[in-house]
Formats: sequence, C-alpha cells, structure tokens
Amino acid sequence: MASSLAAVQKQKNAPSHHDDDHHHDKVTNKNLSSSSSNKKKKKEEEEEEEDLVCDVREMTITNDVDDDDNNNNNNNNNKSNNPFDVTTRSMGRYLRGEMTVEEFFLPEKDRGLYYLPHDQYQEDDEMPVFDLSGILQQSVEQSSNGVEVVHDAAEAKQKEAAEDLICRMMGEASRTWGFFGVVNHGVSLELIERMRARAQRFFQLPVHQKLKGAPNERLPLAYFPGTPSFHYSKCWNEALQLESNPDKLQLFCESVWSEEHDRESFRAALLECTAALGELGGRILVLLAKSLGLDPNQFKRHLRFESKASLRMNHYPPCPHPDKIEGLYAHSDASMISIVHQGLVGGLQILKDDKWVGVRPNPAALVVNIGEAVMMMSNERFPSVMHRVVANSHEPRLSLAFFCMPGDEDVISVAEKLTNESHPAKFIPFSWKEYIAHIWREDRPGYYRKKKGSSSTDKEDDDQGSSVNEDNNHDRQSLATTELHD
Ligand SMILES: O=C(O)CCC(=O)C(=O)O
Ligand SMILES: [Fe+2]
Repeated sequence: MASSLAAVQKQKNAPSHHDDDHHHDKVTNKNLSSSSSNKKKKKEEEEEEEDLVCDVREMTITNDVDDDDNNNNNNNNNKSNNPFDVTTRSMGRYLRGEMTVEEFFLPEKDRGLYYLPHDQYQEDDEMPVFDLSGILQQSVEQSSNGVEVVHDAAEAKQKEAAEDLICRMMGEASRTWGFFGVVNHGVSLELIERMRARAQRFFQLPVHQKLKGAPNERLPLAYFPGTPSFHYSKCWNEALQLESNPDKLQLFCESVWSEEHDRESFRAALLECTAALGELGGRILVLLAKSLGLDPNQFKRHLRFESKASLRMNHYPPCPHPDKIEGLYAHSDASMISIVHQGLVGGLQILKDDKWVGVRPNPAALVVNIGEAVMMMSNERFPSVMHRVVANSHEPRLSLAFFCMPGDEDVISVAEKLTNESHPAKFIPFSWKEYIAHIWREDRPGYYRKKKGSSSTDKEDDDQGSSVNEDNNHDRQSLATTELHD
C-alpha cells in the first residue's frame, strides 16, 4: 500500500493534463517568435516521416497514436522546449521507432496495488448515480424571457420535491466522493453518439493529417498527440481538446479537413454537444450551490460555456501492458465541474479513501466531478478528487470530457456564507487568468491556500519577495495531501 500511495502522492502535485494545455499556450508565446521558416522546412520533412510512421503503426497497434512528454527527464531524446513541437512527445517518438514500449513503463516502485484493471469495480462502494428525469420534466417550458413555467401547482410541488431530494443527494455525493453520475440528464444520447463517432473518425486519420490540427498560438487547445508534459508520466493517450468558441473551432476544422462536408459535420456536432453539456453544467452548478445553502447563481455566474468551456476527446488505443503503463495519470481538473462520457469501456478510476475505485461504464450516463474552482469556492466542502484512467490490452477506449470553465477575468473566491470565525476562508481570492497562467505550479490549489494560524498564503509570501523554494513546495505537497484526505 505504501508504495502505491507514494505514487499517488507524487502525482497530486502534477498539473492537470487539461490545464497543461494552457501551459503550452503560455510558454509558446515566448518560444514561437523565432525561427519560423526553419521550422516550416523541418515540419515538411517531418510530415513525410509521419506518413511512414503511420504505415509502421498500422502494422503494430491498429490505430493512430502520438503522445507527448516534452519535460521527460528519463528520456533524453527530447530536443525541444517548445511545447507546440509535438515531435518530442513520447507516443510520437514511439511510433517513429525512437522509443520502446518498455520506456513507457512506470517504475517498479509505483506499481503493485497501484494497478487496478480497467474492468474491476467494487460492488459495495460504487459512485452514486442520480436520475434527473424528475427535475427535467417535459411540462416545464421556457417562457419568452427564459424563466421556467410549470403548468400546475401539483406538478410544481412535485418538481420542487424532486429537486430538493436530488440537491441533497448531489451535495452529499460531492462531499464524500467529489464525483457522481447522472442519467436522464437531458443531453441527447444520439448527439453524444454522433460526437463520439466524429471524434473517432478524427483519431483514425493518418498521423500527418491529425497533426495539421496541432496547437499553435491562435489555437492553443487543439490536437495533442499524447498527454501533456509531465516529467514522470508517459501516458497511453492522445487527445483532441477544443474550446466551444466558434471562430477557434472553424480554424481547427479548416486546418484539418479540406472537404466542407467533413468540417461541417464535426463543427456542428461539437457546437451542439458543448451547448447541451454547458446547459446541463449550469443546472448542476445551481444544484450544487443550493445544496450548500448559497445563492443558486453563486457558481453558475462564472460559467462561460459559449466561449471558454472545452471538450476534451480522449483516445486510449489498446495498450500492450496496461499494468505497467498509465492510460491517463492521476490528476484533478482545473475546471468548475467536469462532465465525462466514458462510453462502453471502463477505465476511469477515482481515488477514494486511499483506494482506487472503478467507475462502471454506462453509455446512458454522464459522470460529473468537482473541479478545483468549485472546490475553492466551496471552501473545500466539496473536494476536487484525484482520478485516472487505466487502459486495456484488447479494445480502444474513447471518452468525452467537458470542462465547465470560469471566464479569464473572473475572480474566484470562497463563498462568504461558508465562512465564519471558526471556519475562516481557506483560500485567498484570485483571478482565473492568473490561475491558468501559472498552471504548471505544483499543487495549484495549495498555492492560494491560507497557512494555518496565519492570514498569509504561499502566494502572499511570494509577493513579499520570498521566492517559492523547495521547502515551500514541500509545504504545499503536504497541504495537498490534507486537502484530499481530510
Ligand atoms: O477518460 C476518462 O474517462 C476521463 C478523462 C479525464 O479525466 C479528463 O480528461 O480530465
Ligand atoms: Fe480529469
């Protein structure tokens, strides 16, 4: 157990892979300005190389993969600090024959109990799943000013009672699990399937074509041929993460597909899907705020789903050694909440009471988890819980993860109502832009945490000139541990 937990502790301080994409954005602005013509030439050469890679790959693992790991300490083949230089990513290097499967292996000390097969569940301790049909009744309409109209008093009462119950249960699940499932959630299953089919079609493209949709300055979230940089993790994953911003989406589609038909079908599915998930996200944020006795809009008012929210499509090809290679490393999400569709293939696991618990796949369900922003706004009543994905050796896995994000300019602060003299605010207010800009900082939430018995934070100490040194990092590591196990 000790060694398995050591691995978990270590990974708690990792940036969320999702945020790391923002990290790419930041660093690239510095790095991209130079040598663009050399790069173009290099890129053309690499494209030819990628074509070759594709053939080799098809003989070995049936689907197109690439991965990243540009901070990789263990593999010194890394040549670039440019996070948009996707050629340094581990899966890509593997496909080019520059890296062996064995080099993806987790160190022996981090295995053992740490590994739980993707299809094992704990019957006596499963994540709670709620049926939302009672609160999304057909007879509830939107009036012209957007206010819900319920037809008769009895129905209204029934709906209110259903909502109260769901609200309490969601609050309880968020406190104890940081996760819950929802069914009859109002997001069309046909739409989810259509989105999955479009994503699958993208992942089946040849490597060089997918790379046309790699991130750049104008499109910081795009195709990541592997997981984000993370020096000790080489995950068996590639991902396409896109913001629900129509202009950026257009740019992505134009880069990848030449046919208008292909662009349009992908674009339409993504916009419809993010709108539907954004709407559901808003409803859930209202329920979560109510469950804490807060103004129903306390969390939802930060939701910018029409511009900032993003959908991450994760692809995990069959993995030859799922016990030795991570599908997706343990992380927490830098979102308000995340909404995940894992499809038919299991693999999502939640850290609960120091144990990994598998989430049973249910294609009709969506999995919701508390992100770091709500964790902090709730003064940690709701934890943002570590989770990971375990790949498997026989079938590919595709998941959709929708991140409900605050706006860049939004100030995130602990809800005042949740504080008093004996329960002071645990975090200082900060802007989301700042949070994302420092996304690589170890233990993000801990950085804004007030120190025990003092009104200052690591951040405030920093601002007064004491740099974030090794010792401070240790402080934050232990705080992170308390965060999750209190
Ligand atoms: O693949 C999954 O089921 C979960 C992915 C995830 O946790 C994420 O993208 O943040
Ligand atoms: Fe996640």
